[in-house]
Amino acid sequence: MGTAQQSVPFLKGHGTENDFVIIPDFDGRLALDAAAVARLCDRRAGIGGDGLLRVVRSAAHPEAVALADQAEWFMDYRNADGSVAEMCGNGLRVFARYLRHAGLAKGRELAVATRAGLRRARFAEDADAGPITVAMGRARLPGGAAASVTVRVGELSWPAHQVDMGNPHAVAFVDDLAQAGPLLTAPEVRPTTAYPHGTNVEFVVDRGARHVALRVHERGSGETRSCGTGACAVMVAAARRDGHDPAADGRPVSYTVDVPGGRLEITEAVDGTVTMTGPALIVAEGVLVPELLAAAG
Ligand SMILES: N[C@@H](CCC[C@H](N)C(=O)O)C(=O)O
Repeated sequence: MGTAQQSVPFLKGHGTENDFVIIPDFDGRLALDAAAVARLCDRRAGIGGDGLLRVVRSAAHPEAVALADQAEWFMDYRNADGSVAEMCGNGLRVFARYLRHAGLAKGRELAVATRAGLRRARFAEDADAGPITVAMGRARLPGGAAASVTVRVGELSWPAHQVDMGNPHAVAFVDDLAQAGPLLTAPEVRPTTAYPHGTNVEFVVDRGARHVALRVHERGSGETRSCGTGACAVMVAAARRDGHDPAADGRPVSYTVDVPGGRLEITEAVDGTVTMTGPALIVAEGVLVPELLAAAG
């Protein structure tokens, strides 16, 4: 262990067990390349996480400076392999919890800049520990409401729905979540042209009326215990399958979405906005040794 030349604080948090390394870097000074992120997210040699949330002032980040007058903070999200993703729903709740924990979010409402645009978080009455509701924007269905792609795992394949929640998803309704197997590698999705930048894949079963459960294989992170954008994509795909379309029906629709790490409540409003409510916890705080950030050698 080397001598700390630079003290870099970190926190660890999760939302329905989708876990994140949180790096406060308010002025965007850290050189956080893909290799450094992968080292930090490594569960044996690093802190461990499904992804990383860098907390940067919007004004200090070129990808967020245009939103600086609407949101003080930019959620710079990275997957565990170091790749950049547009959006992270569980991460957004954890990001909001961090800002509250750090005394940087005072009211009940908070705007956050993300690569997918401006997003809003709302704290419960118990703002320090209660569930957090995040407005996730509108779902886009690039292939229409019908299944437009195919997901394959081994010998099994399913028709799947393309849903964009700022980031890409392929949603397959299956008979049994075990059919997806151990999910140690990414499911095959065809045609590959449907997802030029890769995709997250959700496997979904019904649990009851407007109640589903999922497993997810995340682009850049592997199978995780939860995916917020994935749960929202699943909710919209299930709603359309079940004949609900709030814009056409003139009333919102809500689903309960169970994930391996917990439960999320998701609503699609008449204007198409999808909101997701779920837990977000900070579980640890510490200081990084500089070797984790800088490559050895
Ligand atoms: N776990 C996240 C999604 C993170 C990004 C995803 N792996 C991607 O590459 O698009 C969530 O809670 O939404």
